[in-house]
Amino acid sequence: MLRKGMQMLNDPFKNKGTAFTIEERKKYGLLGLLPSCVRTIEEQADEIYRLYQSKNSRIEQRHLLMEVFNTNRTLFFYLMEKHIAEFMPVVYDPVIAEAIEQYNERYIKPQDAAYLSIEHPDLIKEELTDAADGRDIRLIVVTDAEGILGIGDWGVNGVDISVGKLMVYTAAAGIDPSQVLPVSIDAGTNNEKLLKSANYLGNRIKRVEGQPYFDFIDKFVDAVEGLFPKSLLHFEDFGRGTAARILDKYQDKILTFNDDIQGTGIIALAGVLGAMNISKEKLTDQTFLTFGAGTAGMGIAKMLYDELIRQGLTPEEAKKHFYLVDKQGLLFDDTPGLTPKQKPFTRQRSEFANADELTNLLAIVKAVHPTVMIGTSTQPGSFDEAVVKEVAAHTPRPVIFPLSNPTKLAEAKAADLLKWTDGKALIATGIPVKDIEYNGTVYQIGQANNALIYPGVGFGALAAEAKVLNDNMLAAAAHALSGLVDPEKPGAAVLPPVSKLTEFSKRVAELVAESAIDQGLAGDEITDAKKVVEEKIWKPRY
Ligand SMILES: NC(=O)c1ccc[n+]([C@@H]2O[C@H](COP(=O)([O-])OP(=O)(O)OC[C@H]3O[C@@H](n4cnc5c(N)ncnc54)[C@H](O)[C@@H]3O)[C@@H](O)[C@H]2O)c1
Ligand SMILES: O=C(O)C[C@H](O)C(=O)O
Ligand SMILES: [Mn+2]
Repeated sequence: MLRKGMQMLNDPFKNKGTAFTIEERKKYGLLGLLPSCVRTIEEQADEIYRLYQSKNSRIEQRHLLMEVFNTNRTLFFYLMEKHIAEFMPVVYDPVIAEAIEQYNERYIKPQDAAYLSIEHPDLIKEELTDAADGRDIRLIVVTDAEGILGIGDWGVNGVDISVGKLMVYTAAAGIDPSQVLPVSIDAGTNNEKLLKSANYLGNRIKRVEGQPYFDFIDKFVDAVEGLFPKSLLHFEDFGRGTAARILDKYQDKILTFNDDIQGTGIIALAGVLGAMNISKEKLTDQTFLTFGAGTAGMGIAKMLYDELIRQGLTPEEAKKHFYLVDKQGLLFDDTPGLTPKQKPFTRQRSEFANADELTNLLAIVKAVHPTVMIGTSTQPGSFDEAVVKEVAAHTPRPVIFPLSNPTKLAEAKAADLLKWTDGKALIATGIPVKDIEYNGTVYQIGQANNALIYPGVGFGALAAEAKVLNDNMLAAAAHALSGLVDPEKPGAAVLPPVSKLTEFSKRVAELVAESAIDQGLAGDEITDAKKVVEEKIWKPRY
């Protein structure tokens, strides 16, 4: 057994480090375990921030912040509160991608996550119970890491994405960090580099697929429902062949959410609505081209489609607004290898005289004239000058969102898009981009990353004790961000800035909670959305 004082210092949910007062040091057996000076949280935060600034790479900065996170959650989130826009790219995307790639080499602590192995379905309950360690878990982010951002299969290294997504939940929306549990499902990996690496910490087996895999997922979901019945189960970075199938199975039965499908869909719709505010065009007049029709691409198409229906189009009319492009080129109803989610949105070859030539993006753009082009393809640079100029030739304010993450995979750089369209493009990117000056105007670039929306969505659903998260609640979230940017300002962004993340996450949470209440899906006692959201916000204070 750890000594009482050591137990306190080793518990990141309770530890205050040098901020323990003399009284507390006496009470918790900490006398002699700390230097004599008692610090305030402000002083501790200032010291860490100075140290942070002295680090000369972002991965080292991340490492420092993770050390704080691992030892003292309150201090970590206090720092996040003060420096949210600066720290987000370091603790989250894009630097998190580097951390995942270097996970084995840099491994020090397991970060209070639950590690489940496909080799031991019989141990799921025990593993979750041990990892929760008696805490009242309300939110789980689980990954099997088959599709980490756009960087592929990273096996157990992917646990960082579960940890990172949960950090953003607390920093943005105020979920109590002691009520969250990151989960890694180690179902093997097809990443040859990991399989061959002496340092790899996960199961050194090929990814388990098919029925045994889905049986494991079912067992996992059952265990979560049994152990943590009031929790929201958030799925992150599963593969194209599993993410939608799992969501479809569970979304009407339990409180669950797929961030890559639904979170990305909401933020992309919010961004397109923001673009419409600026261009003064109608959503129902747009032609959408989705480049990369996988998990995220189809989540986005579905959210845009649902909005067109809400705006009065029939399903047949709405579908005519979409063109999906994937590896095969423009997707037709007879294209081989279509996924179940792609099938309803395919086109017919008879619509085009040159259908068989529509296998590259430039040819497709020439044939289709999209007004909104969204990239979730993991193909860097695919929105090149010729493609972008062709889009801009047929619409006054082309809406172009290169959303693939991390930075190295983006379909285009925002500065190039502005240059190639003479400042006309309405842009959102997956990763944060600094303001860009072009021809005397300063352009702010919106970040269409699901991190801007999922914290509010999840928190709202939890605050309302919602039974499920349904399309109406997602739509409420997509509309929550409108009106936060002045569309008349030259160079205005299509989405509000990350510096306001905490503010607008609260608004998203309130509207999602309200939707649950209005639909009769909230907990019995819950009637006032604003009140329950306010009451449940956790603040990083000692
Ligand atoms: N900004 C955000 O919030 C956000 C959210 C989710 C995903 N993403 C990004 O989107 C990308 C895709 O993620 P996903 O989860 O949908 O992965 P996915 O594997 O499910 O989908 C990627 C799709 O791109 C297709 N593709 C590959 N090469 C192509 C090519 N040359 N031309 C056209 N299509 C091609 C694949 O066949 C697949 O259908 C990733 O980079 C990810 O980081 C961004
Ligand atoms: O993690 C991100 O930055 C967004 C998204 O969930 C992704 O998979 O790229
Ligand atoms: Mn993701």
